[in-house]
Amino acid sequence: MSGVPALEVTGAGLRYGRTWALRGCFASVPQGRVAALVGPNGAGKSSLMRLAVGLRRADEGEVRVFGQPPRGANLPRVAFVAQDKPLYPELTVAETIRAGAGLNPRFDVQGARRRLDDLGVPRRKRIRQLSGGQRAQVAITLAVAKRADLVVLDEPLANLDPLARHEVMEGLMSAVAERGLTVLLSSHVVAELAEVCDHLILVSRGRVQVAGDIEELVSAHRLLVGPSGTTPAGSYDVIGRSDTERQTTLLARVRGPVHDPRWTTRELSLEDMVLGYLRAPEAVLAPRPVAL
Ligand SMILES: Nc1ncnc2c1ncn2[C@@H]1O[C@H](COP(=O)(O)OP(=O)(O)OP(=O)(O)O)[C@@H](O)[C@H]1O
Repeated sequence: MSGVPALEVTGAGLRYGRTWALRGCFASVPQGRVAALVGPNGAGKSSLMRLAVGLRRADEGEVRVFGQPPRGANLPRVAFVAQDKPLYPELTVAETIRAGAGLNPRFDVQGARRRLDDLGVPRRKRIRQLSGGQRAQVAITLAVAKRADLVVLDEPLANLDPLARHEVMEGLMSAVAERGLTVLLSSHVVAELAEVCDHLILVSRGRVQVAGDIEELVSAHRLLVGPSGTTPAGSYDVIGRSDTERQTTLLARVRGPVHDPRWTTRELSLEDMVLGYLRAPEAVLAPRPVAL
């Protein structure tokens, strides 16, 4: 079954009342990947997560998790950590773990305790006494201990300082390595995602604008810099451009070599690529169904 994507979104749309929050979205996340879900405020990231975890059903198209709709018997395979990391503030960490175990017979109590001990989260403390980073670690630990195969995290790094962000990501990566999880996490901190994520879903204005393997996506793009008023020879699509009096910079998806002695070609970072697409909302690079 490993060929079945952990998450497959096929032409999916979601509306609140009469207003569509998502329309015609396509994306596919293979199993074992750590996928970054990025996009501006209000783009539709949380809505896409709600579809993935079965909190909402698609109003058009289809969403499948490990080949099945995210409901019924398939639902225990998915864990969701909402943006506000809902935990009971008056419970201690130890009581929180026991409560998790009471709610879910598959809950890995020993694993959860070990994980929090390794992360230095004191089990005797009440949730309200923990730092934001420690609370995030507890919430993620509960999700992992559910023995879910797909863990969906809505902005796990929000409100955390850089060190706490790093520790949360490290904790998450150790869980991925131990359990072979697939992770879908939304974030606004694109530069930090490049270290840990290998898959990208960029949502913008209610649709998936870019989706795919990060390495493949980044290596397919270049910054081309040359004299203004000229165009380099070669095979590429221009995603965005910026001009000064003397030079033009193109963000391009290259399809072959770009040969022009007056132009230099630079590799770009994930953040450069994401920003380039966000500035060019009409440029779409996401999987689409093969025409029947
Ligand atoms: N419960 C709701 N009822 C009505 N409209 C909603 C609801 N939830 C979200 N929306 C709308 O749907 C659109 C997408 O919102 P969503 O929360 O999915 O975006 P987001 O990308 O997660 O944003 P952010 O980065 O700010 O969290 C927005 O226009 C938002 O106002």
